Amino acid sequence: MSEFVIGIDLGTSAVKVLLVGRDGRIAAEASREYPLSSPRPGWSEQRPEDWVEATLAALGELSAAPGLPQGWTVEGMSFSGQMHGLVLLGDDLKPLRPAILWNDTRTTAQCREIERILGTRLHDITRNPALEGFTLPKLLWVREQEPETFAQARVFVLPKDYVRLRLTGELHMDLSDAAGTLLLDVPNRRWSSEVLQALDLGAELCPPLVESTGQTGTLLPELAERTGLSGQLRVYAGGADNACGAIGAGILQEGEALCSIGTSGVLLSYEGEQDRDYGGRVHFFNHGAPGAFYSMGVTLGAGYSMSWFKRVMGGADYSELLDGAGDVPPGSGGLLFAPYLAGERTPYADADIRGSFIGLDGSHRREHLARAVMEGITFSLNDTLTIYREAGRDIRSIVSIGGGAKNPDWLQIQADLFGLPVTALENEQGPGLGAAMLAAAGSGWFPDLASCAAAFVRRGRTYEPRPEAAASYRELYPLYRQVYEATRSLSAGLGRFRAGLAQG
Ligand SMILES: Nc1ncnc2c1ncn2[C@@H]1O[C@H](COP(=O)(O)OP(=O)(O)O)[C@@H](O)[C@H]1O
Ligand SMILES: O=C(CO)[C@@H](O)[C@H](O)COP(=O)(O)O
Repeated sequence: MSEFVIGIDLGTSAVKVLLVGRDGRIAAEASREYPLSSPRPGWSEQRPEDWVEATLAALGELSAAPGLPQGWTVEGMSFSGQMHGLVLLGDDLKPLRPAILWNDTRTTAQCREIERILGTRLHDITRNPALEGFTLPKLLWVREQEPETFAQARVFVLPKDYVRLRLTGELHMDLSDAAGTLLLDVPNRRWSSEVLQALDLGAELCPPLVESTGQTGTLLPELAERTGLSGQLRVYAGGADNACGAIGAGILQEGEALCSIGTSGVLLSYEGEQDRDYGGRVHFFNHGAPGAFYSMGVTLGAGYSMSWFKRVMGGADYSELLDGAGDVPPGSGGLLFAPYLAGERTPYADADIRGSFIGLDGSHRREHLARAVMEGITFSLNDTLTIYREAGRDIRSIVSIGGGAKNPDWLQIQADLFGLPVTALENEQGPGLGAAMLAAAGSGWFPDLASCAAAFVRRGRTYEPRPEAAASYRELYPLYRQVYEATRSLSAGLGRFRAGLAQG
């Protein structure tokens, strides 16, 4: 009998589902895209119903995949989800408005209000600063700007929790995702009554908390029939996409770090101790591995900048777009790119800063620009590595996943620029594999996630830093660091001219 688990990765642009065997091999996969709407500059919304329909369609395709063995069964299913998005539900547990996503930056005023009211207690309790992307400021925005909607709100959930609710009929949120709401007492792993009371929010707005490997019901019979999956299919809570990315890359002990380039980019470090303090300069969240934590810095426009570059260059595929960029020496012929196309989070927490190419020369060709985009995104991730180094954190190697790991030249740039060995995964599946691992551990296939990782995660080639290139990047990085301050007031001055832009 062939047994599988399913990992569902509810991303920003698409949902991807994986059918994974006991040996960690992918037997089938399917995905469905959904739209993102930006009714005003800086706003970013999606329809929760689109996630549900896309997930069901992808699951239907998965179960009908050709070549699956006779008598195959699914032991469990779990989720990875884009973080922070506010899904506000009424009494009937239906969404009251479109979800406000992680990359929506409308809530600067609410962040300042949270800081004013909570002061240093915010960091003491939640271990994080008030940032536009997090969920709490979005809740306050709806209360202020759409009071009739807020008055009908019974509870809020995060994107993957809503899909799970619709698949099982059960309401839950896992700790790793709850950590990104700014309402969780992160070290003590419970909703913070102090934060809720200070902001005059009712505790009933927060759903019941569970571990990422906790069972959260079974697939509803009518959906089992619709998707071709068995009824009684056990569903496990799942985790935040970055926690699942870490699990899927085997980042499960001290000293291990991850570079993940999706729409956003993340540099993440496993944290075994709850007390490690970076003074709020990086995020500090609960891991999907019970009792553990991770810290990370976020580049808002990582893969997003690369997709933008591909679009403006006429939509060639990535291999064509980046062809020849590996032959351009570090520094891209005197060209710097700052990837602040959607504002920035780490290290600047600035929703208004915008991107730039600095140093354009008449001799630059497409491959110089392409390399500068890869370098600029990597410089921004290096800002987080610099915070770790300044805090005395000893990071010795990095596992790289996501779009940035699909291109060997980009992997070499990462190794040279970080000055560390960078390892790619064989047949990398991103956070979806982490979600499948949560289902595998939840189902009892393995005693813990580390033993599951030993069976599922296959590390591939390691790129070593080349001394000469690394020396060039050490010289270039202080120049990149100047770009933010040098373009800040320019970005602010240009702000009102962006107001009428149709959003990409
Ligand atoms: N072959 C490639 N080379 C370079 N960048 C790529 C490649 N493929 C995808 N990308 C970039 O990586 C990102 C892919 O991220 P993905 O993990 O699919 O996104 P998300 O989960 O955020 O929706 C895209 O934004 C794209 O710009
Ligand atoms: O906001 C964050 C993390 O704090 C993002 O990482 C989101 O969780 C969405 O990620 P991707 O769509 O880039 O995977």
